[in-house]
Formats: sequence, C-alpha cells, structure tokens
Amino acid sequence: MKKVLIPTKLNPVAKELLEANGNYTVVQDDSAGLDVLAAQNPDTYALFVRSEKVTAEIIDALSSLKVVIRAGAGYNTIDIKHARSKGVDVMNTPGANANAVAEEVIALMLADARHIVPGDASTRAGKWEKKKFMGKEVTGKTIGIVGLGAIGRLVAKRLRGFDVTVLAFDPVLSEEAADRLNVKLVPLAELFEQSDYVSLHIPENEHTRGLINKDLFSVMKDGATLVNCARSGVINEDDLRAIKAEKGLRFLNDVYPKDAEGDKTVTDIADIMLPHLGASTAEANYNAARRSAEQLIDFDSKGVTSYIVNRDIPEGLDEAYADLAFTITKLTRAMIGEETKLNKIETSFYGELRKFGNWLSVPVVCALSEEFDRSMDEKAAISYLEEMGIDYATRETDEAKGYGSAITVDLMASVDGDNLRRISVRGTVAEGHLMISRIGHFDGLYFEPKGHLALFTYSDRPGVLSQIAGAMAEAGLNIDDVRNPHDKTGERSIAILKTNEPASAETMKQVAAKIDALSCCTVSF
Ligand SMILES: NC(=O)c1ccc[n+]([C@@H]2O[C@H](COP(=O)([O-])OP(=O)(O)OC[C@H]3O[C@@H](n4cnc5c(N)ncnc54)[C@H](O)[C@@H]3O)[C@@H](O)[C@H]2O)c1
Ligand SMILES: O=C(O)CC[C@@H](O)C(=O)O
Repeated sequence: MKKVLIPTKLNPVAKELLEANGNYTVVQDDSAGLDVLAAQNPDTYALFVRSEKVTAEIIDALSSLKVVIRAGAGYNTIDIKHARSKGVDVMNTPGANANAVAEEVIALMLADARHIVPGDASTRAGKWEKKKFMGKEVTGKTIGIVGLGAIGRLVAKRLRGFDVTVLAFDPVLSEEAADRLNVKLVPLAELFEQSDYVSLHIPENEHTRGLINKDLFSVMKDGATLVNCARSGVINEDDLRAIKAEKGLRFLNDVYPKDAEGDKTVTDIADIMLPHLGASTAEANYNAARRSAEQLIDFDSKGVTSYIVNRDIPEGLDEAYADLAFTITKLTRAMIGEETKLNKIETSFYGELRKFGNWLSVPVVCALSEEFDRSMDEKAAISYLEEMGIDYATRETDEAKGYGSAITVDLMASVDGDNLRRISVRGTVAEGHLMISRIGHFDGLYFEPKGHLALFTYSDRPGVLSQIAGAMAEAGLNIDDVRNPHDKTGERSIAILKTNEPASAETMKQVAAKIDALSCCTVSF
C-alpha cells in the first residue's frame, strides 16, 4: 500500500477515491502542520498540498516520497528543483480552481466600484453616506488581462456580459486563439496604458518576479484599478506605493509573500485585501481534490505524466522543444501505424538543439510508450528501446540546410517481410508555437499539431479534397483547418484536416476507400 499524506483542508473526495482504489492508505490532517506530519509519516509516497511550503527539508524528511501534487495551480511554494534532484515528480491540477478565481476577481472589481465594504461598515454604524459612496460602473470599460491561461480566459469570458473590451498580454497566445477568445493581444505597456482595470493571472517565477513595476504603473490611467489574485511576487509593491496616491490608483489584492496571520506588506496600499481566498469555494476545493486523486491513480496505473511540472529540462533548452520531439514522434507513430512493430528510430537535431540531442531522446521514447516515465534519463530511454528491439540513432546534421532549431524523427518498420517502411517528419517552433514543416516528401507544410487531425495521402488529381470534406460532413464532423499540398513531383497529395472531434475508424475507412487513399491516419494532441 502506498501512503498519501494530505496535510491540508482538501475535500474528502481525494481520500475517498484513493481508498476506494485499494492501493493507497491516506493520512489527512489539516491541523498538525506539514513539518510535524512529515516527521510522523516518513514512509509517505505521495504528498497532496495547497499553499503549504514544500521545502528541501520536507522533501528530505520523506525518504519514500515519489510524488507531490499541488491541489491548485501555482507551485511557487514547492522546491521543484530539489524535488527533481531527489527523483520526486511534482504535479499541479491546472484549471481546477480557475472559475473560483475568476469570480473572485469580478467580485473584487464590483465591490470596489460600488464601495460595498466601507458602505456596509458605515451603514451598520448608523451613518447615511450616499454622497461619499458615489460609485462607478464596470460595464463598457476596458479590461487588461495579463496571462490568458485558465483563469485569465475565464475572467474574460465571465466579464463579457458587462460589454467590456478585453485586452490581453500573454506571450504564448497566438493571434488566432486571441480572436477566438474575442480579446485583443497588445504589448504589456499598451495594456497598462489603455485599461481601466488590469487583472494579473501569471505564475510567479524567475521571469515574472517584479514584472509589474513602475514602468507600467506610471503609464496607467488616473483612477485605474489593479487586481492581483495571482502571486504577490509579480508586483513591485514599493513601486506601486510610490505612485498610487498621485495617480489615484485602486489596488485589490488576494495574495501575500506568506500565507499566514500577521502584518501584511500591502496593508497601506490595498483598497481591498482578502486572505488568499481565490480558490476557496466548495466547488474548486472539490475539483482540485478529485483531480489530485485521479492524477495520482493515472500516474501509478497508466504512467500518465502530463501534469508533471518539474521535468528535468537541461539548462538552455526551451521546454517547447521537448514537446516538439514528443509531438513529432507521436505524429510519425500514428502515420506508420500504432500497431506496426518498429525496427529503428533515426533522429536529427538541428542548430542549437544538437547539444541536447541525447536528452531529447526521452520525449521521443515517451511518445512511443505511455509506460515510459518522462522523468527518466536518456540512458533509461535507450535501454527501454533496446528491450523493445528498436535501434536508435541520432544522425549528424547538415547545418547548411538552414533549418534553424528543428527536429526530424524517422520511424522505420519492416512490412511484408523485407520491405522497409519509413515515415519521416520534421518540425520546429515558431513564435512559441510547434509547427510541422515536413512529412515525407511533403515540404513547407507549417501546420500546428493541435486538436484532432485526420491525414490522407493519395495520387494527385482534381476533386479529392471536396470528396473528403463531403464525407467528413456526412459523418457530422466540422473541419476547422485544412492543408492540401502535393509533393515535389506533383504526383501525390496530402490532406491534413483539423476536425472538431476525432474522426472514427469507420469514417476514416469510408473516406480512404472513397478517394482510394495511399495511406491515412488520425492523431489527437
Ligand atoms: N488567488 C488564488 O487563490 C489563486 C488560485 C489559482 C491560481 N492562482 C495564481 O494564478 C496563476 C495563474 O493561474 P492559471 O490557472 O490561470 O494558470 P495557467 O498556467 O493556466 O495560466 C498562466 C498563463 O500565464 C501566461 N504567462 C506566463 N508568463 C507570462 C508572462 N511573463 N507574461 C504574460 N503571460 C504569462 C502563460 O502563458 C499562461 O497562459 C497561478 O500560477 C497562481 O499563481 C491564484
Ligand atoms: O489552495 C488555495 O487555497 C490557493 C490556491 C491557489 O493559489 C493556486 O495557485 O491554485
């Protein structure tokens, strides 16, 4: 039995699910304190926390620890590097509490705009201060959202009813995604300049610490409002203190350097302050508890590692390239056939990626087998392939080709005796987005491997694409995007369709028969 320690106020559903699974014993206690409980339970296998600090000392005290799950979004309270050095995977439960925070942001905005907190106190005291509490309306205002992830998107969505204009800053968001979300992407300074309300929804890390500083406060509109339900460290509080009165800024705050009783660093500048209540709704607590238990069970029983936030990325390697290696391999695997026995894998890592080639074999292997743990090292990846009878080679690259930082994965399999089948896919990262640039002889594709894809190759001739589209429509599928080039010889074409739902095996079979396809497959990302 694996011991799970829950030293926090978390909905009992986590304990119930784990115990019902039969492989776990659970110790849940939100009164004793993590350090005491860690000393009492050194055989803990998994630790579920909320805002409790998981320090190097706590990790060291739990010698059997393998997993820490942050039942929430922000994991700046966990020493993830130390955890990695001890082979401990750290996960969070992204999105589980997003709606609770979005509603808190709107509650703060309205409460401040209509003086709800002082108005209540004054009326209770027998006063009648109608003039003093003249308010303003949120309707029709410009809202700037910094960080358009799970929470930022919901803030935008929930505020729609107020007919607001939403500006957003998020380096990872594409223009297309922004259009879909009905927000306008603008540079950070412009967002601060134009917004009546700025709401922060970014993680605290080495890139965001102190990001919101005097340069931005100084361009804010007079009387504008800043809402911080993210983390205290993203704001330079002294810079805000220096300019707040002069510009009449409002500051609504939920987060502090320390989640505890006592003096707060922002008491003098916050117009409303709450004790980190963003995630404190029954619904969010239930969601985060359930997700924590499910993620641990999936991790242990199916090797699902998608929520790990402390994968060991080498210094200097952008994590997006690990995802790229994974994604290209997954696509290549789908094209050669999920059940086809592989003989060989060849990879090429171009440009800056050459020096990370060995390490990038890990996400390649992860894409081929759910059983392989992403936190394992490259030696484990290669021996895993050896055990499966698959050769692995990394080719020397010809940098004269000018691919920049790109990855090619070739998968090879023997089919019909001695015939070798090879599928080769190349991709890169452009403006933060994964891009597939080549599949076999189909070059210059540049499509984003996202959502549900259906791919067909066929002898080039007019009218095939409309046949595919017609058959997809008959199957009730909506096509969101299409690429349909032919290869260098002009003899073969590829149709890559992004559909709203995965195309079923039956639909793929029917379409393939209709167009006399040379190959077809589906893959979802
Ligand atoms: N007050 C609370 O109780 C509470 C509850 C949940 C989360 N949070 C905080 O809110 C943060 C966001 O939560 P989420 O669930 O939306 O996370 P998320 O990961 O879904 O979204 C974070 C977004 O921030 C963007 N981002 C990262 N760095 C950025 C930068 N420098 N500039 C602009 N955008 C940047 C990311 O691209 C991502 O889209 C968490 O990290 C956590 O610290 C607070
Ligand atoms: O668990 C909480 O109460 C706060 C959680 C929140 O800050 C988060 O990052 O998810």
